[in-house]
Amino acid sequence: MTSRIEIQDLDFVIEGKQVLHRLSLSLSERRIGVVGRNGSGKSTLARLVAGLTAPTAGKIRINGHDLAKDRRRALQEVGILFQNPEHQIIFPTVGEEIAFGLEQQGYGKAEAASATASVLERFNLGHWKQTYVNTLSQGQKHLVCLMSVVAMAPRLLVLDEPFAGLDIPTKAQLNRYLRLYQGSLLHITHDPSDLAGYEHLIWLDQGRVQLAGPQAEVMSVYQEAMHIQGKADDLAHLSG
Ligand SMILES: Nc1ncnc2c1ncn2[C@@H]1O[C@H](COP(=O)(O)OP(=O)(O)OP(=O)(O)O)[C@@H](O)[C@H]1O
Repeated sequence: MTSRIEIQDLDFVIEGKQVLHRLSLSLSERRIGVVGRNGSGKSTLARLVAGLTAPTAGKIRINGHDLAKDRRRALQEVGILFQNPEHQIIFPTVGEEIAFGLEQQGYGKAEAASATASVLERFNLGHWKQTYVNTLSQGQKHLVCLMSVVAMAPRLLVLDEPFAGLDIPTKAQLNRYLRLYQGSLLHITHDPSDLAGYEHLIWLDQGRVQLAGPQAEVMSVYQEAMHIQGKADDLAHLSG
């Protein structure tokens, strides 16, 4: 069940700043990584793919749909996991948080409750149903967000640095789960090891695609370039 992401001549401008320039991509791989320096436009791309924002110009279609115009459809097609769980969680308890997304998708209360129970069981966290989210650690809140999106079973899961601040076992646990995820993943990360085994990689630089293609090939060119830029930054810093 792979997803098709079609982007044509997409521009995105916010507060007078052009963040993405004439982006064109046609993607149907199941595992896609996105890398690039801070501010290169990765999170902006994630929000556009999820239909949370509309392009200034150009076109974006996910499985043929314009998700910015069809929120109901967007909930079926794409789930997004943000870097900061505080931006995602709105309900006091874990159970309510997970059930909410399902109700948004059209589940009745009873159906949503049973699907919530089953996702909690899948993660061996049945006892979290009544737990107050504000009593959980940052990593545990991440897990709540992940459970909420996977419960909705979107065809495409967009991950915007989902492992920031997670301890090694929690990250390993999330990674194991994501490896088994049946749908497509679009995964933004600064850590190349998160993308081991991925098929495709997009390298964004200053709002443009610098390079895109098979993951291993693009990654080695990207890492080499980052290594060189890292050295240059040090020298600039020293000479300043
Ligand atoms: N709401 C906004 N208002 C003004 N500028 C914005 C807004 N959203 C994004 N930008 C600008 O767009 C550029 C790209 O931001 P974006 O968050 O997409 O980058 P990123 O590649 O995800 O960065 P990072 O790796 O640091 O998370 C940045 O220069 C940012 O300041």
